Amino acid sequence: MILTLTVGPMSHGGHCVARHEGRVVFVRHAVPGETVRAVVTDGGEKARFWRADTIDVLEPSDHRRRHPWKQADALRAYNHGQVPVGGADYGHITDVHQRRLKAHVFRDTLQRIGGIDISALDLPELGPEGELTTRQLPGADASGMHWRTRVSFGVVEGSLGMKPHRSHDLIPLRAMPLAVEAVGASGIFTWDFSGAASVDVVAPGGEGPLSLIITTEDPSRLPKGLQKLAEETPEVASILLRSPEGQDYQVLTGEREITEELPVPVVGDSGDIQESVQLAPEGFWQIHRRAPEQLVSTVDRMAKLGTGGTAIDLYAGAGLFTAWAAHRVGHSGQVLSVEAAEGSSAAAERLFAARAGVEVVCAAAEKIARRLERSDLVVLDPPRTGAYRKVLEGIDQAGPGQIIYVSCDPASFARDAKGLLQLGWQLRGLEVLDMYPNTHHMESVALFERR
Ligand SMILES: C[S@@+](CC[C@H](N)C(=O)[O-])C[C@H]1O[C@@H](n2cnc3c(N)ncnc32)[C@H](O)[C@@H]1O
Repeated sequence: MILTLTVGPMSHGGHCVARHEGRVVFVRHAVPGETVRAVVTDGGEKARFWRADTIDVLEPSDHRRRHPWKQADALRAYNHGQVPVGGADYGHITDVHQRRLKAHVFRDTLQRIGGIDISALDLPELGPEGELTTRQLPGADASGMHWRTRVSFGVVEGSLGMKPHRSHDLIPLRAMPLAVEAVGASGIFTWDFSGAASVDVVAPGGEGPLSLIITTEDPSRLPKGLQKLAEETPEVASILLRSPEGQDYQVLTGEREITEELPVPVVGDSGDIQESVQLAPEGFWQIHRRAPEQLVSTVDRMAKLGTGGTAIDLYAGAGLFTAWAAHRVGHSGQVLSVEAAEGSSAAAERLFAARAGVEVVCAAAEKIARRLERSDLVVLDPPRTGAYRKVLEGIDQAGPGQIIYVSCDPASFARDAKGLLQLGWQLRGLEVLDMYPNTHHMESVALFERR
């Protein structure tokens, strides 16, 4: 069914809200205020709301532009009888307006879920009229391309592919322009990955050479020439073969680990300096090429942590914020680094082995939250699901002077911010960062202090 709709505001998740005969319709690939023709992709008489995708624009917004990635461009795709791949659902919007919409979505989500009215707060990061803005990362251009250092692909008839939104059907890709240049330059879009279920591509430091993690039920079904091809391709450093359950079969070529630069070096107790961390390519590392340094400098601006101080880094990964905290507290201070994934925690363990004042614990935050010791600062950077009440209560009991909450999801952040306010905290600082250009995603860094 095709509807003609005048769409309202952008909502969290990348769709504009419209109404058809009283029913809410979430419309993708539109810009607020536009009148579009949209195909219903998810509907039904009894459904509370429908989903639709824009196939044609009758009255365009001034903020619409030609999508810079052809295969993700809904208008071009539907015009050719195809569907767009997911992953760049804001690409049809000018970059300045993308950031404006993200600020609106963040503000509205915080109000709706968290009951927090940002404009009523005195936050140093707000504009002159109390408005929230989304900060562009340095080095970004208006096209918003070439920032992803990590990309996951499906495999369709041997080619790398991606799925359309809410679909299981893979579309073979000719390129993935959100990925850093090293991914396209490697030539992997012309490689034969028959026998693989998926391929994860990692470009350490945003430069490469690449690490490929190939997931397969049966390594013997992969093309025989893959190892030779990789060894003859200087842009590819390593290939790791894994089972769908995440077990290693073998390193087909290259090293098992990659190296990522740390924004702040780790100085061991005897003065040795480590400027990078060694981690497994499938372990967590921030996906925007400038994210590590930008997140650390944002946290650094907000925190009051000083020499001899104490800090806790929850959801610590391989130790990005732990390294920063260790630098701030110096050798007379203490930092606790908590991470649930064994591989990432082992990477942090190695990184801080020569720092007696840094303790690395491999545990779920909720399991140890009640046992956290008193500290000056808690940094938490949970996955998209957020931190939940138990962890917030544990942090509260540890009695820090400041909490810095790094989040990639406004909805779970809003829920947790509400929880912290109920525990007696107040929001004292807030930055929204455009860490995922051309997508509806955003990152936020928030500072809480005791009321
Ligand atoms: C968004 S990442 C942040 C990692 C790190 N702060 C960084 O910037 O590199 C979230 C991390 O939380 C870890 N994690 C997920 N659930 C967890 C839990 N319940 N307890 C502790 N860590 C968890 C993940 O393995 C991942 O490393």
